[in-house]
Amino acid sequence: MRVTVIGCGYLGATHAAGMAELGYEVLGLEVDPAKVDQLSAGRVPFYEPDLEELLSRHVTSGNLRFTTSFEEAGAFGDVHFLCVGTPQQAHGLGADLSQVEGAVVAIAPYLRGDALVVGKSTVPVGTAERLLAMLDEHKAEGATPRLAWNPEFLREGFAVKDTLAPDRLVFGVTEPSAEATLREVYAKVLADDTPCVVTDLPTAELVKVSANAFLATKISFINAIAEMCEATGADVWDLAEAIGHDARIGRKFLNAGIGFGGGCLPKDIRAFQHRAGELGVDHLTSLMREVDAINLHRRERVGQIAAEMLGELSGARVAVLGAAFKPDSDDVRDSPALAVAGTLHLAGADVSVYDPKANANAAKRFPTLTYEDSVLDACRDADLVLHLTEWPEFRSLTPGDLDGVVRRKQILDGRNLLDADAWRDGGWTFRSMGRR
Ligand SMILES: NC(=O)C1=CN([C@@H]2O[C@H](COP(=O)(O)OP(=O)(O)OC[C@H]3O[C@@H](n4cnc5c(N)ncnc54)[C@H](O)[C@@H]3O)[C@@H](O)[C@H]2O)C=CC1
Ligand SMILES: O=C(O)[C@H]1O[C@H](OP(=O)(O)OP(=O)(O)OC[C@H]2O[C@@H](n3ccc(=O)[nH]c3=O)[C@H](O)[C@@H]2O)[C@H](O)[C@@H](O)[C@@H]1O
Repeated sequence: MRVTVIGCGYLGATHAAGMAELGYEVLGLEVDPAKVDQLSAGRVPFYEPDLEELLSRHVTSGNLRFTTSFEEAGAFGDVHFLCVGTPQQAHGLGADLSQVEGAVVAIAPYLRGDALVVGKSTVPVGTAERLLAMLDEHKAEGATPRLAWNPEFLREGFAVKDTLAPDRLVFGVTEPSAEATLREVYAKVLADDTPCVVTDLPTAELVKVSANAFLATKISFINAIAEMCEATGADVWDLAEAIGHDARIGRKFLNAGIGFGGGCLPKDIRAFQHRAGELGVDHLTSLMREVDAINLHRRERVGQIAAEMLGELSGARVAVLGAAFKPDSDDVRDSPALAVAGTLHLAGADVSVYDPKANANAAKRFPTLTYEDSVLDACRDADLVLHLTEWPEFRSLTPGDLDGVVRRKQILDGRNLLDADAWRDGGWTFRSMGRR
C-alpha cells in the first residue's frame, strides 16, 4: 500500500513520517515549494521533539518523498490523507475551508480506481459529506474514489508519540470497504490494543471538535475558579489537586494560568460556536462563547496584575519568559504569552522576550518587541519578570539566578508552577494567577 499526505505542516509532516515508520512508501504533497525543499532535505520546518530524526531517517532510506504535484500524488497513492489547514476565517468565527476544498478539487481528477481519501483536518460537522460530493463531481471517468474521516488528536510537543501510539483511533466511514482499508493502514497501531471507534462521517467530525471543546472548557472552568480564588485568597493549585483526585474529574487540564492558545483550541471552539449557531444549537453557542471569553480574560488579567505590580507601565522594563503557546514547541499561533507581551508593549512598557525555540517565529509576528538570546539578557534591569510559557529552564530558575540582574525583584508566575515560597524567601515580590 502506498500513502500520500496532502498538506505537510505540523500535522501532515508528522503524519507522513509516522506512516513511513509504519512501513509504507509515503509521498507528501505540499503547495509551498520552500517547505518541500526543506522536507526533501530531511529538515522539519518547525520544532517538534524527535520528529526530524524520524523524518530524515525515512527520507534517507527513500521511503518518504515530497512533491508539489497533485498529478504525481494522485498516481502514487492508494490512500490519501488530507492534512491541510483549517484556520479561523479572516473576518468571522467560522473555519476557513478553502485549503480542504482546494485540495480535494485539485487531487480528485488524478485519483485512481477506488483510492481512499482520508480526512484528518479538523472540520465543521457536515464538511465531509460536501467533500464527498466534490470528489464525485471532479473525479476522472471510471474512477470511484471513496472518502473516510479519521480525525487527529496529537498534541504538539508529543506529536511523534501521539502519532505512533495514539490514545484511540476514530474511523468515520460510509461503507465497510473504507473501514477495512483503514484497519489495514493502521494494523500495527491496532495490534497494540489501541481502542478504535468506527462510526459515520458526522460523528467522526464531531468527535474531534467535541474533544477540543471539552479540553478548552476544562481549562476555562479552572481559570474561572482561579478568579474566585483570587477574590477570596484561596489557592487554585491545591483546589485542582483536591478535585483532580476524583477519578470522574481527573487532574489533567486543570492548570490555571494565562489560558490556552495555539493553532487549534482557540480556532476550534470558535468554529464550533459558529457551526452550532448555524444549526440553531444555541446552548452550545453560548457555552463556547463563554469558554472563549474566560480564556481571553486571563490574558487581560496578566496585564492588570502587571500594572498593579509596576504602578506605571509606561517606561517600565518587563522581561517576558516564553513566546510559544506551550513548551516543547516553537508555535506562536494565538500564543497567550506573545499576546500579553504585545499588549504590555502597546501600553508603553519596554518588553524583552526570550523563548528557547520560538524567538524567530515570534519576531515574524511581533517585530517591534525586543528578543534576547537568554533568560539573563531578557531579565537585565527588568522591573518585572513574567513567566508565561513553562519551559523547563524557566521552571528551574531560582531567585539567586536573577539577583543582581534585575532592577526590581518582582515576578509574576503566569503558569502557577514556580515555587512561591522560594522566591518570597529570596526577597522577591511574587504573584501568580490564583495561587496564594
Ligand atoms: N497542529 C496540530 O497539532 C494539529 C492539527 N490538527 C488539524 O490539522 C489541520 C492542519 O493543521 P496544521 O498542520 O497545524 O496546519 P499548517 O498550517 O501547519 O499546515 C497546513 C499545510 O497545508 C498546506 N496546504 C494548504 N493548501 C494545500 C493544498 N491545497 N494542497 C497541499 N497542501 C496545502 C499549507 O501550505 C501548510 O503547509 C488543521 O485542520 C488542524 O486543526 C489536528 C490535530 C493536531
Ligand atoms: O487539535 C489539535 O491541534 C490539538 O489541540 C490540542 O493540542 P495542542 O494545541 O498541541 O496543546 P495542548 O497541550 O492541548 O495545550 C493547548 C493550550 O492549553 C494550555 N493549557 C493546557 C492544559 C492546562 O491545564 N492548562 C492550559 O492552560 C496550554 O498551555 C496551551 O496553550 C489537543 O490537546 C490535541 O489533542 C489536539 O489534537
